[in-house]
Amino acid sequence: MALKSVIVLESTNPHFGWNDSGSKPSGFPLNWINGPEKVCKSISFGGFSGFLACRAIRNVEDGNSSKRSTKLQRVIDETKSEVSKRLQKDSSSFPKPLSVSDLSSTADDGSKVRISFKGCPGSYTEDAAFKAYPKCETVPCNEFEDAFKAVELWLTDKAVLPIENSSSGSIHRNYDLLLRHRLHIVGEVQLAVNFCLLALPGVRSEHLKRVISHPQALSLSDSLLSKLGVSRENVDDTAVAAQYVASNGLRDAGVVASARAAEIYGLNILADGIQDDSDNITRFLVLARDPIIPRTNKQFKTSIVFTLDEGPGVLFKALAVFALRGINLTKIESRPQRKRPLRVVDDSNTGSAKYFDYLFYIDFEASMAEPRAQNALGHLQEFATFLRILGCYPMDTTL
Ligand SMILES: O=C(O)C(=O)C[C@]1(C(=O)O)C=C[C@@H](O)C=C1
Repeated sequence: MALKSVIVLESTNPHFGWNDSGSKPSGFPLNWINGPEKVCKSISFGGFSGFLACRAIRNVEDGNSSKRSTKLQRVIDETKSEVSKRLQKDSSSFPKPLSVSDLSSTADDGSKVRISFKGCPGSYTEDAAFKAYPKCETVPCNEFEDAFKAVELWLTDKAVLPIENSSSGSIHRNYDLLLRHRLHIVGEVQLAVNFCLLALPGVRSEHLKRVISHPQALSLSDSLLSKLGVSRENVDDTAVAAQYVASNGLRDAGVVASARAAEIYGLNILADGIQDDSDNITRFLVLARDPIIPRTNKQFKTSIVFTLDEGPGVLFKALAVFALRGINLTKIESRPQRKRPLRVVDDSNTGSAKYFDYLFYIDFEASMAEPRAQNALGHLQEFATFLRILGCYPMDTTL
């Protein structure tokens, strides 16, 4: 009779029907739980069932098993005692165990960190990287996707990317990339974005026929650009525009970019703070290959993505899991499921109805080290058709 291994998955949440005997895991996601025969790590961030803990791997025998179990148990006990004796003897030659502080190889100022970002030196995204890690080494990339890949291929340690702006809203492409890649959100940066009008030395604003920049920077500086009566030309990022005007000696073209870009590319600042909304804030995410350990000693945020079945009130029910536990939501975003855009629902009276199928992204103000957050996700997991934790990270409370 063959031995079968069964992985028993149980929720860390006692309220939702799973067996909760024995030691309940405390600090998701770093639970290491002793099962009868093995120690197994909890399924962590990035896994579909983020908050499920692998409680035990049991041996299941077909048919009459009690004699065999006793014998098996004796062999296990003898082996354990043998291993334990050997461990005690050899322990002096072991390397020092790793501690949490050993795992963070980066200094506080980020002097050892390499950060990939989309754009050129002098862009606002690079500003965000410097805000998070003042002495980091930045690695410019052509596309957002390249910044993700650089981390995945160990060319850089982290990536920084813009995710939303207070005036123009979400950067949808980056929500889609978060799902397509397996990086973890380990931080956020809120940056007050101050747009400047730049030009070559000696050029005055009345000489300008066109202004070049990132489309968002052009549209958020609409009042001044309309007053100047210039045409607008889009490029991929604000610093690329500054580099282009400087390197081609364009005297009829201005640029909307940062004061740092002016300094790097030798341009003059013709006007400062030209954004229509004086409070123009962009929120950036910091991504890494590994998640960070959620804590409760400072304010943490958690980002998730999930899908739901069709039906009245399903989103209401999903949001209620947070409301019921007093957890504040800071962001909700929905994106179409690109690979499965339409859901066909059979309706006998009217034929087959077709609905768009959505992914829901939510940020909430709680750490995964808090039971209320674990319980909320345990509850959501009961009816979500897909759930992934994108990251749990300290909130940026400075501006
Ligand atoms: O163009 C830049 O400088 C960027 O860093 C990109 C970006 C963006 O993509 O949203 C970042 C922040 C600013 O609000 C405008 C543009």
